[in-house]
This record gives sequence, C-alpha cells and structure tokens, in this order.
Amino acid sequence: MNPQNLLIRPPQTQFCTLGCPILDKALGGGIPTNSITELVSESGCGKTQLSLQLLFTSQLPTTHNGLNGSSLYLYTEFPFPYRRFTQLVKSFQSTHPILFESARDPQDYIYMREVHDAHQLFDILSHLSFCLENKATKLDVKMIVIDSIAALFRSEFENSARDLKKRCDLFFRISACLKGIAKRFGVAVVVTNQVVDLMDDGGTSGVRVGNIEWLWSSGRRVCPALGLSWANCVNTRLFLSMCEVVEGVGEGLGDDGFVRRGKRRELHVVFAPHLPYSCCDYVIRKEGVSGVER
Ligand SMILES: Nc1ncnc2c1ncn2[C@@H]1O[C@H](COP(=O)(O)OP(=O)(O)OP(=O)(O)O)[C@@H](O)[C@H]1O
Repeated sequence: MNPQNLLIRPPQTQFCTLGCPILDKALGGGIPTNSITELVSESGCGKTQLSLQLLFTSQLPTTHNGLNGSSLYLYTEFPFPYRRFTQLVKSFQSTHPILFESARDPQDYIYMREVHDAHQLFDILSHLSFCLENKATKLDVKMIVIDSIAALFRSEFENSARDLKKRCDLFFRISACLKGIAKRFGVAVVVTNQVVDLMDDGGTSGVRVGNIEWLWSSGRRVCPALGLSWANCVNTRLFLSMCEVVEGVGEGLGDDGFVRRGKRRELHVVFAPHLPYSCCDYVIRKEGVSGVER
C-alpha cells in the first residue's frame, strides 16, 4: 500500500443492515465491513439483542443489504441466551420467507463459541484467520461478534502498572488480529463493551473521546470500560443509552393518579471514520431491535 494506490483503489467497504431502515439510516447504511465497530452501554440496553440480530442480517444477500455470508458469535458471558436466539430465528424466518423457501435454516450459518479469557480469544482469532484463508474449510464468515470484550479483562488483570501494560499489549494484539481479518476477508467485526460510572473529571477516564462530551445513561455519567488504550483499538464506537420517562398518568391511587413510566432508548454515534454525530431512538422487542422516528 502506498499513497498512489490509496487514491486508485475504490473504497470497498460494504455495510451490513441492522434489519431496520431507521437504524441503518442513522448509521450511514449499517455496520461497516473491514473495521471494528464497538457497541457500548450499561447492562440492559440491548447490546446482546442487537449483536444476535446481526448474526442473521449478515446472512442476507447483498441485494437485501446483507453480507451474504455466515457469522461467528464469540460469547464471554454465560449462559448463552437461547430463548432470545430462538425468538430471533423465528422472527427472521417469517420476515424473509423468500430466502427460506429451500428450507434453509439460518442457524446452520451461525458458528458459536464460548470464550473464557483474553488469551483464548487471541488463539481463536489466530486459528480463524487460518481457517478463513484455507478454502477447504469453506468458512465463509462475514460477521464476527464478540459479546463482550470487557468481561474478558474484568478479573484477569490487577490495577498495577505491570498488569495494565500487559492488558494494553493484549488489546492491541487482539485488535490488530481482528482488523487484519476484517480487512483481508471483508468481514464486519462487532464487539460489545460495558460502561463504568465516572466518578470524577480527572484521569484518562474523564478524557473526551469522540463527539459527545459526556455519556449519560439511567441518569448516571458513564464512560466505556477498558480506558483510552482500548478506545484506540476500535474504528467506530456506538453508545446505547437509556433513561426513564413518564409515559402517562393513569387514574387511581390518590389525587395525582399513578405515573406510568417507560424507558427511552437512544443510539449515539460517539465516533466513526465515515459518520458525523447522529442519534436515533430505538425499542427492543422479541422480534429484535428497531429504530423509532422521533
Ligand atoms: N424478548 C424481548 N422482548 C422485549 N424486550 C426484551 C426482550 N429481550 C430483551 N429485551 C430487553 O432487552 C434488555 C436486555 O437486553 P440485552 O441483554 O441485549 O442488554 P445488554 O446491553 O446486552 O445487557 P448486558 O450487558 O447485561 O448483557 C432487557 O432489559 C429487556 O428490556
């Protein structure tokens, strides 16, 4: 690669639909291939639901904005959510009946593997690279999801300078391996990450990274787990937030009636090489995650 052929080569980034035109529009077409997209949020915002959804939408033909390939789901938190997964299988089959005329089962095109620590993840990715290269294995993976990356690093490393350096070294090795696979094989990589509460403005956790000055969720100021070095390992960061809202006031329970509360969920583009800041409301149903017009 040199500056000349950078100009000559047309950009070949494909986008994988999220299965909802509103979400796709907010993300400039969907999840990009050839790079790492991070979904970051507090627990319960729908990272897993959205990740599972992508395992199916990536199987769609490119005419339906999919990647026409298989997907790999590496999960680090147990147990695997089978009930939600089977709900999504049914929903995906019913919304794409033409694709399943030949009794094609979308589950046959999803590979799953549990991962217990960061070293194991690195070994799996190294082996995957070999399998994708080897035509005999016929492993046509176009979407890799790691749910969640933070869980791998939570307990293994201490807060000492030595361990932080080791941790940082692993971040860069894992992300280099993922980016290598993404670019070589035109794969979209999605990793989920958790947030931690932000207690003060000092230190690297308070450093603004991306479009949004402060990330808020459930009334708390939060920041993505794994710090600044991990922030440099991903290409795109999407933040899912939620807050409680009053949806209406019903009758009963005294003079004021009772307050009906619900959750407002938002997806924000924190940073992305191809996108400005954008924000979109979404809901989670058993059929999956979908955007809602404001
Ligand atoms: N079948 C469903 N119908 C409606 N809502 C659902 C359904 N499944 C999940 N949800 C909603 O999604 C939320 C959990 O989503 P999910 O587990 O994907 O979040 P998460 O961000 O991955 O959380 P964690 O970090 O704990 O894994 C639940 O709180 C619930 O509100």
